[in-house]
Amino acid sequence: MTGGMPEVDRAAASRAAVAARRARAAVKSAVAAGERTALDVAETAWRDPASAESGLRVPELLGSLRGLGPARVAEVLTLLGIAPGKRVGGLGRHQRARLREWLRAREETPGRGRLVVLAGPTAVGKGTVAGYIRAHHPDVLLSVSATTRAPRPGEVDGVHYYFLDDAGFDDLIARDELLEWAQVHSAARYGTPRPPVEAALASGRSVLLEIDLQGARQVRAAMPDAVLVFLLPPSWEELVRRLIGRGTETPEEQARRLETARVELAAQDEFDELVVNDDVSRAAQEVVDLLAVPSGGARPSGRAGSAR
Ligand SMILES: Nc1ncnc2c1ncn2[C@@H]1O[C@H](COP(=O)(O)OP(=O)(O)OP(=O)(O)O)[C@@H](O)[C@H]1O
Ligand SMILES: Nc1nc2c(ncn2[C@@H]2O[C@H](COP(=O)(O)O)[C@@H](O)[C@H]2O)c(=O)[nH]1
Repeated sequence: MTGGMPEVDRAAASRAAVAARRARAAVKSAVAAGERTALDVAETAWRDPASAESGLRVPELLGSLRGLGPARVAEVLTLLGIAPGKRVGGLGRHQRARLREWLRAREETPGRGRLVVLAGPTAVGKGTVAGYIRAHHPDVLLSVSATTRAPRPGEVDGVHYYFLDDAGFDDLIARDELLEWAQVHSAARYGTPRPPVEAALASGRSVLLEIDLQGARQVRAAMPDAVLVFLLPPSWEELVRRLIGRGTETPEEQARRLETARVELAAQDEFDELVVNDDVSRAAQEVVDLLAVPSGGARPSGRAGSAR
């Protein structure tokens, strides 16, 4: 006997702890697989304090939801006034009410499309992945941005971008018609026209924005339900190869873009999902999975295939 507890009791306690851990993992998997809603798990926890649901920590429950990466989970906890170590069953009355309301609001947005932001360093393949989605998933609206940069050979006004002069872009800002906008790579201005995005979401159509880090941050602030995806290159060397291989920028512009790329890569933890673009169709499929409107707010899979 050690520490005052008989050996046989210690063994039983250890077996019980393992069983409880497994039961909690099963609950998380069921939420992640869309077999149970997080709200159902929370209600079970509050009905039965001895249940596995009750022993689940709140960040574990939230982290099982689609599109909620660690950064987003931390934000939601702050919003709800819940400490990260809290178990679902250990929440006070007001915390339960706030979590219930938040989960309900997330689950009850009937018919609303999902907004996904695709960001990542220059030449990682955002445009290529977005183009693949446009070609294979016409149900998704790929937002067409406005920009003050000049068209590249082959780029079509209204398809790849709305190409505007400075006065035209200023006018969009003055009329509050941009959901977000930024000056990118210290060069041109780019922005997302708001009306098509709002109309599509209201009609139940999911929307993909392919924008830079500054724009992604603005969308997060304006539309907290948006899922932020960061596209990663297989390596830095491959990123440089892709940028040079594309051959659309001067060496000076390439250097400027690579400077921005370092800043953007350092911000990847702000994103809900990381996707590695080593294969265009696979990376596109991961993004498409995130665009699917969930039934009951649960994510169909975990981070399988993503970089986390
Ligand atoms: N998975 C991939 N494997 C190999 N090459 C790729 C892959 N994805 C994209 N590329 C190539 O990388 C280059 C850059 O891609 P793309 O223009 O789509 O990048 P981007 O992220 O949109 O860049 P920017 O932010 O500078 O506009 C292109 O030449 C494209 O064909
Ligand atoms: N903030 C925004 N960034 C945007 C938007 N549309 C595109 N972009 C980003 O700009 C750079 C450069 O694009 P390129 O076509 O000149 O290579 C790239 O990171 C895009 O994602 C937008 O509407 N808002």
